[in-house]
Amino acid sequence: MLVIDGAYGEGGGQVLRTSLSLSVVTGKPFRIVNIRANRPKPGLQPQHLACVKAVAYLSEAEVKGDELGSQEIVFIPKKLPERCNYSFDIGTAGSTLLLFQTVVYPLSLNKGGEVVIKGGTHVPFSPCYHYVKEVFLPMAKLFGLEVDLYLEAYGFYSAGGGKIRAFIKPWEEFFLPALPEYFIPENIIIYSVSSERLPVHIVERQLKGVLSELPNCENLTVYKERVKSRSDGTFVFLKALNKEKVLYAGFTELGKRGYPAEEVGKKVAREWKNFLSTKTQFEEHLADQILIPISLALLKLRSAKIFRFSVAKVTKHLLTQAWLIPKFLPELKITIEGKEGEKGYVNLYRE
Ligand SMILES: Nc1ncnc2c1ncn2[C@@H]1O[C@H](COP(=O)(O)OP(=O)(O)OP(=O)(O)O)[C@@H](O)[C@H]1O
Repeated sequence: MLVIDGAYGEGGGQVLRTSLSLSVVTGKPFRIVNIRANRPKPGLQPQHLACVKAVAYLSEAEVKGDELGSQEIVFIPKKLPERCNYSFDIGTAGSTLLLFQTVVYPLSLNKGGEVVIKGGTHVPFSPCYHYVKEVFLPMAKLFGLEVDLYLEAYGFYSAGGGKIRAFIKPWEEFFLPALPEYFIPENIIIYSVSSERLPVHIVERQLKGVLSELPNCENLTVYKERVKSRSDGTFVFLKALNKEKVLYAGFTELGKRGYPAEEVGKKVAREWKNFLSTKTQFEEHLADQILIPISLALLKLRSAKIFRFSVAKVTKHLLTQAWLIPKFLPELKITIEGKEGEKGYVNLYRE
């Protein structure tokens, strides 16, 4: 049985989630030790336990150690997902999007399905709904993965109460697209959103902050929205599409008490400008998340043997994924050129 060290690299929930997904996809059982060893509260927290239970449910897996706080589990998948409809409730503001990214590969590589997930939709340390809908999924579609994703309720920290619905299509065709050399923007969309519970001026001030950092920016569209939610919450999301309409990039900043709304907006705009200055293809968060769809496409598409992309910043999350994915998919080799924290290149090879 594969033994995975959950303390490797970033040492967070990602090692567990990627292992769960790829275990069902490949039918390989695994044991993971030191789960989230590098986090202040190690072991399974509600979001991670919900991922274990969800993937166990869809693969009728035998699981040992699936309890809150557990730092070790054994996971033995028994079946491929058979049902068409699934509903999961994290029970806290834990990220619905991270749970979605865990179940999407086992489901898409079989019959697809409709999945409803309740929990957080715009919460710290995770991709928010807008990022997954507007950046991750359009990018994943380039490799053949197709999902229609909808937001039915916003869920902010700490009460959660959010809901997403995904229609996952069976992933039958695999592609490895030719990508433009680096990101030259065609247009930008900015979302400034806050809970209705907060004063009206927040969305305006967030927007003012973004725009102050982007003078003379052309092809810019702005959406302002105040939304129903159980907890106070605000965010700015900037999405960019490149000239050839192939690459997407996204930047999110969540507001919180004591963090001036203008600064929330400025932070997003600065991240976007930093990304552009690197002259790369993918921003840092996309790189670690898109590595699974690229790996699966490269394995299935027998005509290609290599795929390479550039990334604005080599992160621990990316290094961790590059180490972990080939453990489940040993035909693949993934190498990273560049130092952590700097611009780099990712090479995937199929042997
Ligand atoms: N602002 C952001 N935009 C898009 N994706 C993000 C953003 N922040 C974090 N992510 C992604 O969220 C994922 C978080 O993985 P991590 O292992 O830290 O998960 P976790 O389960 O939340 O961890 P933890 O163990 O810290 O509780 C990574 O894929 C990372 O790229």
